[in-house]
Amino acid sequence: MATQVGCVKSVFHVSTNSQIFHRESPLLPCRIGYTARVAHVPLVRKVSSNAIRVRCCSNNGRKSGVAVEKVEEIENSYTCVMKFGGSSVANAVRMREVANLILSFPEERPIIVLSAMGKTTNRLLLAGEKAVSCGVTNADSIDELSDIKDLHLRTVEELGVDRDVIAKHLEELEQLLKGIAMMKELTPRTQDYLVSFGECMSTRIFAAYLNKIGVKASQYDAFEIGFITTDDFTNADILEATYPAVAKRLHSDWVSDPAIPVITGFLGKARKSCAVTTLGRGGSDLTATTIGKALGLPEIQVWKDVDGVLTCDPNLCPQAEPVPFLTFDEAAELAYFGAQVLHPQSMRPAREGDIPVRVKNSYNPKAPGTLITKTRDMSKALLTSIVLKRNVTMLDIVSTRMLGQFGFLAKVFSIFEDLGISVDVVATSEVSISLTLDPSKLWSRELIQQELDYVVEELEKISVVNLLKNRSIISLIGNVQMSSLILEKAFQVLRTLGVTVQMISQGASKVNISLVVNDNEAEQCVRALHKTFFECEVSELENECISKNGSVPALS
Ligand SMILES: Nc1ncnc2c1ncn2[C@@H]1O[C@H](COP(=O)(O)OP(=O)(O)O)[C@@H](O)[C@H]1O
Ligand SMILES: N[C@@H](CC(=O)OP(=O)(O)O)C(=O)O
Repeated sequence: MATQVGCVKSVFHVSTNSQIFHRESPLLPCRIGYTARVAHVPLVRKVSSNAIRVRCCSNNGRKSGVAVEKVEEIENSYTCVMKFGGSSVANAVRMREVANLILSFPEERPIIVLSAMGKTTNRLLLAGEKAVSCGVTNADSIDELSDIKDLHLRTVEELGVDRDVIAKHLEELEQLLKGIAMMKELTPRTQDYLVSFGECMSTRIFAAYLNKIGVKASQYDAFEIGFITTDDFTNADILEATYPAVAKRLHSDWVSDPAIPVITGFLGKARKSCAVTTLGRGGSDLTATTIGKALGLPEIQVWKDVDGVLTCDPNLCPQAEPVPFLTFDEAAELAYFGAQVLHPQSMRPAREGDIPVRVKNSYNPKAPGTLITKTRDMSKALLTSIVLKRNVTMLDIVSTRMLGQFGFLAKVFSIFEDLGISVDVVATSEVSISLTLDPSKLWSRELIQQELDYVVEELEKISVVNLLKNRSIISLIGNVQMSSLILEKAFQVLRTLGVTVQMISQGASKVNISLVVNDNEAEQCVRALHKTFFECEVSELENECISKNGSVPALS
């Protein structure tokens, strides 16, 4: 029998002969306190008292529907995820303020994700590097280890929680540094284990403090509750199995014993080796959005030390202003092209789950922050933000015409694929390609030259290669429908500065125009561009152009 289900976004019809494939667990905690048991086990997205949204396929591959067997009320579940970064929980005072902030939203039942306190991750990395060469007897007196111990012990003392919550971790950390000193090496796997101490300790302290002030909280290590990743230490990817596992664990714990979960950001468990992994620097944002998607929460909040996503890095342009609204695509592009404020992969789960992300300032909670959603009104938008990625390597590759044009492109990109190197910006002509390499892949200093030499050697078999170091990518994130106006204004600025643009790319991304310039000119360019786009009045002509949404004014 065909069943019609009223959905949040659309209506699905199920016919008797459509086969629905199993996508995820049949039982998932849902948006506002309901559980759906679904007859054909599709992916349940969100449920309200009278509506359900599901994703499923019929056997001919087209979207079909689902028969809902039963929708039953369950006990309260969570309402949002709140992630606090290192700057938000840098010391005891900050932890107290964050606790008060959480309590100032009594209507919320949040899941809390925390980063390591302050600069702890950097200190752990430095301590590990020093341990490699300092000798076993000196490992316990590495400055960074003392700083970490001081900070964490001072914090537990000032918050009045039992130092036992972190005593074992501090002891183990010292042993680990001695081990690294003994082995005289720090593998990526050990490095991930080493930095995990930061998040493991901050969450233990904070959960203990919440309990002390009478707010029931439970600490969780992400690698123990289902965050399954690839084995790519220092930059692991979250695997699909994470979503149902995390949802199931957090949901069932809430049902059996309701408490605010305080979860380590940034960490996971490698699928093959079962070792602790990290998600890349700033990875707690990704932890938060993953939890948001897993539980189908109505909102993901990311609390930082700035009033939201800004029009530029405030360290570069102190006049940078918060951007009130962004799309997932804009935020992802901005993060990918180097804005430190968000982890590059963090928008993916939010986009897939269609869950709004709010970027807020824990130092200034009243500021509205930035709301990131699937779509927004672009009719008045020109430029949203300017992002700078420094120290980029650029390659100019000119075909020696031994291959046809299509063979040439394929061969060039297969070389990068074989070496596992990502390419950021690409511009092509019939016989040449200019591209920039993603510096995050070229992580270890020694490897950079080796890898680059090999790339060049391979490319020189089919082309003439010019390797250009010390370049910067300036990304203009905004309404690419207005690209002519954006480019006109940008090039006026660059011409005034006498800067030559070495590559320009406005590709499939509808939100980003990338310009490549010399490193030593880049900061000056960004400041001047920011001034022109964000600190000057918009001219009448531009206003007219913007309101026409896409028409370009004549050159002045
Ligand atoms: N476009 C931008 N908008 C906001 N902040 C930015 C931007 N570009 C760089 N930043 C920097 O990112 C910082 C916030 O990111 P991060 O340090 O990762 O926060 P947290 O540790 O709180 O998660 C800000 O303090 C700011 O210096
Ligand atoms: N502590 C980790 C993970 C993280 O997300 O930190 P933050 O939220 O402070 O950027 C890092 O420093 O990379």
